[in-house]
Amino acid sequence: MDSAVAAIAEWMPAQRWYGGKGHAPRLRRIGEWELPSAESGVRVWSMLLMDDATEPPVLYQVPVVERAAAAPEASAHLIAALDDGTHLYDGPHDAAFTDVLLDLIVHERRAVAHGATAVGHYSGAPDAARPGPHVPASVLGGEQSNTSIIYRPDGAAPLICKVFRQLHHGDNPDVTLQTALAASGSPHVPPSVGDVVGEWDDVGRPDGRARGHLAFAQEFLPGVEDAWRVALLAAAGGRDFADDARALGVAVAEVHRSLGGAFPRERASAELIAAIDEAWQRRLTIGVAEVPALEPHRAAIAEYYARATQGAWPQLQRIHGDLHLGQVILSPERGWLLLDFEGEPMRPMAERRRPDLPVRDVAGMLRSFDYVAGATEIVHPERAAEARTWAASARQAFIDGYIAASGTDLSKYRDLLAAFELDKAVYEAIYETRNRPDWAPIPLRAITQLLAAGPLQASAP
Ligand SMILES: Nc1ncnc2c1ncn2[C@@H]1O[C@H](COP(=O)(O)OP(=O)(O)O)[C@@H](O)[C@H]1O
Ligand SMILES: O=P(O)(O)O[C@H]1O[C@H](CO)[C@@H](O[C@H]2O[C@H](CO)[C@@H](O)[C@H](O)[C@H]2O)[C@H](O)[C@H]1O
Repeated sequence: MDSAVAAIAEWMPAQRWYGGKGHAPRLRRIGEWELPSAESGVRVWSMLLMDDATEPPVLYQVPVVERAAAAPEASAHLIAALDDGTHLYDGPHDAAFTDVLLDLIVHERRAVAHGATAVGHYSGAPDAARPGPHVPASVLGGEQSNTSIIYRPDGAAPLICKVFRQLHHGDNPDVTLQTALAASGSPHVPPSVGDVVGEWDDVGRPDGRARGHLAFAQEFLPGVEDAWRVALLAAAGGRDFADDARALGVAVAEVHRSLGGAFPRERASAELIAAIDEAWQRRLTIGVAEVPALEPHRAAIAEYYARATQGAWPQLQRIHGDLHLGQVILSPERGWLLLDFEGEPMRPMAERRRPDLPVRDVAGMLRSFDYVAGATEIVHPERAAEARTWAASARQAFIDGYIAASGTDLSKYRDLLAAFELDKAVYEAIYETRNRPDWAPIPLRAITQLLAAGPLQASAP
């Protein structure tokens, strides 16, 4: 292993986007792409590193700025000082990287390839003024699976560029779905600006090369908090959320309609139903192995899945795939916008790209209202009853808004909705056990309640 890769392997486990928590990374260099920097003594490149410590192995993108001498002002983002005197910095925090990344996208440039390629595409309005060569940039704070850079060009709307950390062969739905929605005129996603597509060696592919998205840029709406935080404050302060939840139900229905028009729909064939059932079962098996408290519920959950496979199924189509309050924002001027169409990070990418059932998104949001109640209760146990009432009202209003705008009779699909709510809660139980064990009781209690409500009442819309 060369010294840069060894240094990155030591630095990586502390990064939020590193998915192999509990493992020491075992990194293999797959390739890198380089962008010419105007600064002397500076190299800007993005490394593609395979982590073989997890099963399956995961391919990470790690942009770095290599400087011949230390840059004291950037010391907080130093990855390592190497024996040969060069210093490696975390690219998204360094203007040498952020400037050339934006330039790559807005001027549709091609990076210098060292085993991996990168090509920029511009999808913004053709007549829009493109940002200049130096734009103030900063990394979006908070806990994220990817790294997002906010650009604030002088006199123009700010932009956000998400650098994907885990790479996959094939289109990333975050890019394709949002770009298609924006192009169709949907008011429920921020306008797209562009993306970066890469290519790298992959022995598992027929032609030995994989292709996928490396980054995605869109307009950034400043000063708007994600709805998870807004909803938590509303629940804690006893502020009713029903009107906002109803409008959110309408927005989700409209996004489903736009996606249904922009991408092919599919009939729910026996094969597709079997594939979804298999994904439910697979997740349940992982859940029982990782979360012992799920074992007593295994058989009852499996019964719900069996019942759902036999009931009514609507057509399949593209959906958001990981809808929860942390993925939506309410802009005072533009209403509800949906973000982050990448799908559930723990689900294989090939599955996330397939047509799916819109009720998966409905179930995700319903679970999120319950999460607000659960999280409120953890912090303010004395407000438990109010928080539950708050969540029940938000839930009903969201369903009402969704039904009104979609025309879908959700009661026809209540077994399916119940199965997706259970499946999401199982996912959350795994996610929380891995990342925030104190929160595991939130989905575990929901599972008990969904099962206790009985098959037909579990999700009564
Ligand atoms: N276009 C945008 N405008 C305003 N805020 C945004 C925008 N895109 C993302 N955000 C904020 O960044 C957070 C993380 O973005 P997200 O796309 O969910 O990233 P990740 O894939 O890393 O989870 C969102 O919850 C939202 O608060
Ligand atoms: O990183 P992502 O945004 O793709 O989503 C993952 O992390 C989420 C937690 O940040 C997790 O969502 C769960 O917690 C949310 C509040 O923090 C809550 O609104 C969601 O309903 C709940 O599922 C999500 O499941 C996971 O994929």
